[in-house]
Amino acid sequence: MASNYLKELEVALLAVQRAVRLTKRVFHEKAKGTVSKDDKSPVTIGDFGAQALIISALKANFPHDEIVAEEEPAQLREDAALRDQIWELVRNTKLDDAAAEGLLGGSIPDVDAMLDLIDKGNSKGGPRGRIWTIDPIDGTKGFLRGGQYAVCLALLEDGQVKVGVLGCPNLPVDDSAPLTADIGANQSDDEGRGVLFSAVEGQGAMSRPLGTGGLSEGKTISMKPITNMSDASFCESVEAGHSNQSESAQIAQKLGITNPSVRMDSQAKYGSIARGAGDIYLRLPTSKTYQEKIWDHAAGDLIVREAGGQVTDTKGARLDFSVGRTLASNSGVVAAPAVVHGQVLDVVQQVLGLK
Ligand SMILES: Nc1ncnc2c1ncn2[C@@H]1O[C@H](COP(=O)(O)OS(=O)(=O)O)[C@@H](OP(=O)(O)O)[C@H]1O
Ligand SMILES: [Mg+2]
Ligand SMILES: [Mg+2]
Ligand SMILES: [Mg+2]
Repeated sequence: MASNYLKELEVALLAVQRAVRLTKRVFHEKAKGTVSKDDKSPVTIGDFGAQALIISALKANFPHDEIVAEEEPAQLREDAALRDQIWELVRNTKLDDAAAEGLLGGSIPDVDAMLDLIDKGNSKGGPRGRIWTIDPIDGTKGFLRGGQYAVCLALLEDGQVKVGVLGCPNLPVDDSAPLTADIGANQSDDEGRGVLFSAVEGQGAMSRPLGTGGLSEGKTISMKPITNMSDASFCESVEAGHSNQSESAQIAQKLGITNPSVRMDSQAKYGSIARGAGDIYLRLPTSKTYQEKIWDHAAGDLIVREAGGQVTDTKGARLDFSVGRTLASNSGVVAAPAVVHGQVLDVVQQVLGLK
């Protein structure tokens, strides 16, 4: 019998809520314990700590499920100082609500157990069974810049996204607040900021205030109907190396869009268009070799589709989460309200020379 994923959703929301408590502590620190990975991208004590806490909650509730998570503990096994900083954060981060905290399982016993948990995110992924995918901090560069970032968790079953949760600490709580990349002049003031987006396949998409212990009531969200393409705006990556910005400018022009693109880091882009604060998310490949990672897209893909959107790659194919840790069979992302997706894709393909 088909499950309605109630328990999965609750655990995922609480696990993300708790992980965000940890990342916010690091966000407000000057020194974020940043190290460079083999691919030269940054990772911080916040990424590692959030991954440990989320995997701990998943293993306590769903011990047989597999996990594909972004970070690996190798660097920490060689760096005692970094490892101890993370452990300090992990053992001191709890939800305010004891019942909610209890649902996430007991405390992690020691620093070695924490490293082992981080390592449990090493599944190869694939087309069968239940696989959770975690991006403990998506938009790490934005996190370091003081911008948008997201804590991302999704459940795949036989390659299909069933549950998706995005914790976006720096987006406004208000679904109708105008879309800006800026998080406000006073970055130490969290007033009015922090939202949890979620979706379950076939059950719609929701948003609720992020909070710090237990879940408040969610509200159904939906994409903004575009009646006139010239009023629409694009939501894009900040990093020019992550999405081709000159091609997107040509696409905007062909569609008659004159509003400047809103550039923000992370899957906050998917959440923002899902609640109608933005309209269209484009991610145009900058290299033939880079493969998008499943943890960068799974939760956002479901949240946008459940809010009335369509998400494909630039070839028009649905994102395929069943081929491993990457979206090896896809190229880029085009996410838009379902009624105009075809029109947007058509122009994307003209500009990219795909038709
Ligand atoms: N070359 C290239 N092309 C496309 N995407 C890349 C590339 N390199 C990295 N990444 C991934 O981009 C993730 C962040 O994406 P964003 O859309 O948030 O980009 S931005 O940096 O904030 O502008 C980022 O996720 P995190 O590492 O979780 O921050 C990376 O997985
Ligand atoms: Mg990411
Ligand atoms: Mg990340
Ligand atoms: Mg990263």
